[in-house]
Amino acid sequence: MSPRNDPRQYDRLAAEWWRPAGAFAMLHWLAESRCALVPAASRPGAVLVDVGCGGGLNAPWITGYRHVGLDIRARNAGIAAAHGVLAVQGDAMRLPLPDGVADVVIAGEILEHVTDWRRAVAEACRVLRPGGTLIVDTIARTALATVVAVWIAERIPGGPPPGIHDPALFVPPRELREEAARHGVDMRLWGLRPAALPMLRWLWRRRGTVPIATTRSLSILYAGKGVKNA
Ligand SMILES: C[S@@+](CC[C@H](N)C(=O)[O-])C[C@H]1O[C@@H](n2cnc3c(N)ncnc32)[C@H](O)[C@@H]1O
Repeated sequence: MSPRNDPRQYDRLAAEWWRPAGAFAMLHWLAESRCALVPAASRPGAVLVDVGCGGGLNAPWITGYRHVGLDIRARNAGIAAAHGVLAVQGDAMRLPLPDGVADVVIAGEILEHVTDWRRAVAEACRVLRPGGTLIVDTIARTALATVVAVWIAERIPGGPPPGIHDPALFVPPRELREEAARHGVDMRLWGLRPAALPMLRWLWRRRGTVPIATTRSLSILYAGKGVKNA
């Protein structure tokens, strides 16, 4: 395991998950924008698998699905469970789920934290049913992303905890698209960025929420969505 990106760090950050202006503030903003990509559930009992669910920040935005969460840290799974997610401890690279069980798989800000993102993508695609939807957001493997997500963001007081990211684990967008396609999911990718003025206001006042805007650049933060071939 890399000395950066040690998932045990999350245990001492447990109280941060649900603090809107805490270390995971941006994850709150991203949760709202990613969950807007979730299609309406097409059947009663439809299953949404939330890989690397953390403290369950997607939960308020998910309706109509059985929201199943997995996280490598039992403590995170426990926090997610307390917020209504059917959460268990589990590894994104070896999902303890049968093939084709999920109508939707979300992998939000997790691929850049696993030691083998290709395996995590393969697993996400394996548990997705044909016609099911994969939704991903992650950090690009570029020098610019290292500057922004590590050198700058991790130094902002109240920002992501120092050492939480390892740039060597960041995910090249084109390779992500190719890997998903190999497993039957054709993805469309787009860039994400916090809206500039609300972000400046937030840095000043530490209150409210910052909308996540889209951009054509895939050089820092990006998202993707695709449907698994029947
Ligand atoms: C940046 S947080 C994102 C949490 C959540 N997806 C969100 O957006 O709020 C990354 C999460 O991935 C989890 N994680 C790291 N490695 C993992 C692995 N191999 N399998 C499952 N979860 C993992 C961490 O414990 C942490 O909760």
